[in-house]
Amino acid sequence: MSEPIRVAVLGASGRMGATTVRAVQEAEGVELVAALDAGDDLRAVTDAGAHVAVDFTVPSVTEEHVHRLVDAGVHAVVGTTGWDDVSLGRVRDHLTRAPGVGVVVAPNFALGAVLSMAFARQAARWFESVEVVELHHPDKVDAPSGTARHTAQGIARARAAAGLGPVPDATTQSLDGARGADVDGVRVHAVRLRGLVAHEEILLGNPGEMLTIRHDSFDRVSFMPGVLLAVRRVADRPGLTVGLEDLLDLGA
Ligand SMILES: NC(=O)c1ccc[n+]([C@@H]2O[C@H](COP(=O)([O-])OP(=O)(O)OC[C@H]3O[C@@H](n4cnc5c(N)ncnc54)[C@H](O)[C@@H]3O)[C@@H](O)[C@H]2O)c1
Ligand SMILES: O=C(O)C1=N[C@H](C(=O)O)CCC1
Repeated sequence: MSEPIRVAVLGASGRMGATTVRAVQEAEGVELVAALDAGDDLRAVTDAGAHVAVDFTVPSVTEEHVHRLVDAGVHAVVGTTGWDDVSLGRVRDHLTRAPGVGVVVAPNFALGAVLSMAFARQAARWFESVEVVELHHPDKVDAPSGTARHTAQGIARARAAAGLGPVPDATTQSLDGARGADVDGVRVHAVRLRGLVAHEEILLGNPGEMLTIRHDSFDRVSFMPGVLLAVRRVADRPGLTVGLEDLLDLGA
């Protein structure tokens, strides 16, 4: 039998980090060797001999964590949001100087959410209108959600590839923000409501019809199969992988 994958969790006291610690402790073929939170020295990851570090921290520190892990030859699985093309580009570039090291950055590890995004990309070229609504717990620090950004970017790519123009919209806002944020030409709306965990609706409209694609994470355990999949596969994927689509054979 092969040795278990040695896993460190960063942000281990947080909502996602604590759920990940439990999932790793309960899963086969993986072993929790370090659990760090704010104020802990990242060197504990290498001291513990971790092969993979999972980062569920905050947008302001996650990129620095990834660069330090890459320097140490530790694979990274990152769920923390706040990434953009520039920060992802820096990691991609860094990885060219660290052959064999893999980094997976995924805005959403829930299998249903990843499928929703794939379905939205598939549907996008057939609809004139599209908008994204993300709904989360009110303790979330960022908006729009990383998932909503990723969803909108995928839809925008699919629309452009199909030669679709801008979505129809004759509205002039009388109050800033009334029409949500513009992500590559796709409107994204953020709801924050006590009682929610993580939810998303993609609304696609044509004359006389609407298609709604909706995903609900009612519990953070929903993210764990995806996190464990990435932990098990990251070492076989040197370089940067963005999103879980490739790991589920869903295409970008
Ligand atoms: N990819 C996904 O599937 C997914 C799912 C849920 C949440 N998220 C994202 O994960 C992140 C964390 O979400 P959360 O709800 O667990 O937040 P949280 O606030 O509950 O947890 C964040 C934790 O990070 C810790 N932290 C802060 N700075 C740190 C540092 N320098 N080193 C180590 N730990 C540090 C905090 O003390 C806290 O315990 C957010 O960006 C969120 O959007 C992603
Ligand atoms: O609870 C959060 O915070 C979540 N963040 C991710 C995002 O911003 O997309 C994933 C869903 C939960």
